Amino acid sequence: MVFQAMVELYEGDRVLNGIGSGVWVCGSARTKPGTKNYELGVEVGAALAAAGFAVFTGGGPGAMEAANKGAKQNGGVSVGVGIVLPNEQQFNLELTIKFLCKYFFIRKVLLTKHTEALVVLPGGNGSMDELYEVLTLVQTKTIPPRPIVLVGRKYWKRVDAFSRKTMLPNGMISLGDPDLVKVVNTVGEVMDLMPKHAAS
Ligand SMILES: C/C(=C\CNc1ncnc2c1ncn2[C@@H]1O[C@H](COP(=O)(O)O)[C@@H](O)[C@H]1O)CO
Repeated sequence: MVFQAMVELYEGDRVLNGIGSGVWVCGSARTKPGTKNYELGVEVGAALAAAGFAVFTGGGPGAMEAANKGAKQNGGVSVGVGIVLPNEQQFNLELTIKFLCKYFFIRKVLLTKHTEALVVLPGGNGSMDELYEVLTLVQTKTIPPRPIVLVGRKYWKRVDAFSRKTMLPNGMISLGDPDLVKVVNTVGEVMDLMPKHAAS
C-alpha cells in the first residue's frame, strides 16, 4: 500500500504540475442538475474560469460537476481528481484534465498542493472533511494562508456559529481562527476573496 500510494502521489503530481493558478471547489456529490445549488456551482466555476483560475474538483457528480461545467463552458481549465468508489461514476463529463486516485488522502494532498483557495458549496461529510483538512493545515501554519470560503450563509451559518460560539469560548481554537473561514452568499463575494494574480 505504501508503495502504491507513493506512485499515485508522484503520478498525480506529474499530471497536475504546470496547470497554473487553481481553486479547489468542493460540495455535495448529491446536488442535482436544475437545482439552485447546482446553478450556484456552475456560476462559481464560470466566474473562476473568467478570472483565469483552473477549477479543481473531486471530478464526481453534483456540485463538482456543476463547478467543472461552469469552468469548461467558459473556456477554462476544468480539472477532476477523481476517486475509485464502489458503484459510483468516477468522472463527470465536464473535465479537460483528469487524474484518478485510489486513496482519499493522496487525493486531498494533490488537491491542496495544486490549488491556492478552497470554495465550499453546500455539502455533507465529504465536503466537511475537505474543509477541515485545509482549515487545519492553514490553522497550524503547515501550509501558507489561503482563502477558505463557504458559499451559502443559510446553509453554513451553524458551522460558523459552532466555531465562534462553542470552540472559541471553550478554548479549543484561538481568537483569529474563526476568521480563517469566510461565509458568503454570492458569486461576487466569492470572487472578491480570491487571490488577485490568476490572470497575470
Ligand atoms: C454519493 C454520490 C456519489 C459519490 N461520488 C463521489 N465522487 C467523487 N467525489 C466524491 C464523491 N462523494 C464524495 N466525494 C468527495 O467528497 C466531497 C463531497 O462529499 P459530500 O459528502 O457529498 O459533501 C466532494 O468534494 C468529493 O471530493 C451520489 O451520486
